[in-house]
Amino acid sequence: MRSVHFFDTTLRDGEQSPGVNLSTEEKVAIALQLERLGIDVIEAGFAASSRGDGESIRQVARAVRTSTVVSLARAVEKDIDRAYEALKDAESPGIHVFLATSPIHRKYKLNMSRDEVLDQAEAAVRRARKYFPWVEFSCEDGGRTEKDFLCRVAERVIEAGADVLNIPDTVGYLTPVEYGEIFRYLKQNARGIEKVRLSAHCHDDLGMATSNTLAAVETGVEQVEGTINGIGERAGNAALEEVAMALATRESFYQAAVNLNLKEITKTSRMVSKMTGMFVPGNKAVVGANAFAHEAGIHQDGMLKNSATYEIMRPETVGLTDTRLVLGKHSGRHAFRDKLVGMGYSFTDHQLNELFVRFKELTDRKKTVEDEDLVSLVEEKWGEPEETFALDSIHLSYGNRSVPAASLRLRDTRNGRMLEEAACGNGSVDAIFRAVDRVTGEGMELEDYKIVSVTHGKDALGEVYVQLRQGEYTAQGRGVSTDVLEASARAYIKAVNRMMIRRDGSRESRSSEVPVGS
Ligand SMILES: CC(=O)SCCNC(=O)CCNC(=O)[C@H](O)C(C)(C)COP(=O)(O)OP(=O)(O)OC[C@H]1O[C@@H](n2cnc3c(N)ncnc32)[C@H](O)[C@@H]1OP(=O)(O)O
Ligand SMILES: CC(C)C(=O)C(=O)O
Ligand SMILES: [Mg+2]
Repeated sequence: MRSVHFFDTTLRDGEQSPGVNLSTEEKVAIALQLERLGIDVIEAGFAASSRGDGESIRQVARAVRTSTVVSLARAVEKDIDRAYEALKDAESPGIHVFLATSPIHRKYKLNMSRDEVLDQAEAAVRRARKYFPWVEFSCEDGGRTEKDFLCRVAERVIEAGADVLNIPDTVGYLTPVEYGEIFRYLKQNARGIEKVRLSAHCHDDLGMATSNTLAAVETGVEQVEGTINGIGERAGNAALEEVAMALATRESFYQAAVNLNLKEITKTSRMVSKMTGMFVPGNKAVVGANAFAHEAGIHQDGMLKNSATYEIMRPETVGLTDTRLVLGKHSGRHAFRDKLVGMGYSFTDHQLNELFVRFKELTDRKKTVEDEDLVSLVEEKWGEPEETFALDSIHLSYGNRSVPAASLRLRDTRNGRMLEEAACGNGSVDAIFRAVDRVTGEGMELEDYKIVSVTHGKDALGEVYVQLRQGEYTAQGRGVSTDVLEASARAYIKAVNRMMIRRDGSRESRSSEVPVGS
């Protein structure tokens, strides 16, 4: 089976996204990750664009070992020379020379005749050939170029020594059928076309970049260009992770092998998102947070019975650990039971039905249901476990030049005695937690701590969630107050009370119908 080569331009076309400006260190880090992903050609920048970009290309080329590193260059001597300066010490250097060929660009942008374009393209490739072992030529706005003229350009640059001929749909205008047709036409009508590797470069202005790229592969094109997460000029480029997963998932249809380390996809996407500040929408194919999440009850039921019912790719393939069954408004009993059992609860069918009714009521008020909501749901249904310790009062001392201290008074409900203790900490919350540990005599390990604002405004209610561990036991607690420090104390004390019940069992007769907690 033939292989498809991957040309990544995240560091050049991707960086053309408005607002994105990558430092040399960031470019090197992304390039090394692209190399781990198995990208064949990394376009590291446009050397003539600035001294800084030239330096970034030089550093990327020094760091990268296996991928070919290229610079973009206009079809002018100065740009080609600058690219050579940046890449002359590279392990595997290349150059990507471009010149627009469409009538609109020739007339309004370049002010050049067809013959002038042909001559300049040929001269540029000849010069590039002298310096570089790998030369790609792109017919900018090739998608809107007369097909017969594209053939003439192709013949001239092939004659001059180009290794790769790229036909970009620069403005994302074409449909998949039209784009595929260009490559078929070239293959039938351009002399010497079999000597070059053909390449597809698509933009997403009409949301067709991935489809157009795949249409090109169907015609036999051997190289695809694009960016991670589809970032790039205007609406962006073809998203390489989408192209790769489409080819891999539908290999028998495309009859083309993808030699990428697909497991690196998620990591690469997250790194690019973080470094460019371009967030990936939740519903983005392959790398969106919801790409492998299932919310609807009927889907979740199918997934639990056999994941092939609703999953065409396994999350592990792209480096994710698991599929997510998200509990929400549309979930059903199968997923609900599966989740609670996973959290260590067990119950009868009757209990499950009762809980499920309360769960559905909750989902009418809350978009997604977190683990702590489920803990509350189960424990509220069968009554909050009796408190061993109840908060009576809290006093805090804080100054930006002093160590924060907390003093607490708790009531021990077993004998009604008031217990008082104080502690210092690394911050007020830490001081509070230490003081609680002293009063209760319990040693707890804080596993998770979250503050969420429940309402808005200066007097917003703050909700604190803590998860504690004591040996093999875990317990969660929630506290709500207009003061997050008081909410923290309440959450922690609640978790301590629950932990004691989980560990020691109930003080009084806990009913046998109470589900067994984790
Ligand atoms: C489709 C694409 O993505 S193409 C890549 C686009 N990327 C970029 O433009 C980012 C980097 N660009 C830059 O830093 C700057 O544009 C530079 C340094 C390259 C050039 O800056 P300037 O010299 O000030 O020119 P400016 O960008 O304003 O205009 C472009 C000039 O190049 C010419 N030009 C455009 N494309 C090409 C080409 N492929 N080959 C030769 N000349 C070209 C234009 O006709 C124009 O020439 P003119 O000054 O004679 O009218
Ligand atoms: C430089 C070229 C290949 C380009 O990015 C485009 O035409 O979209
Ligand atoms: Mg482009």
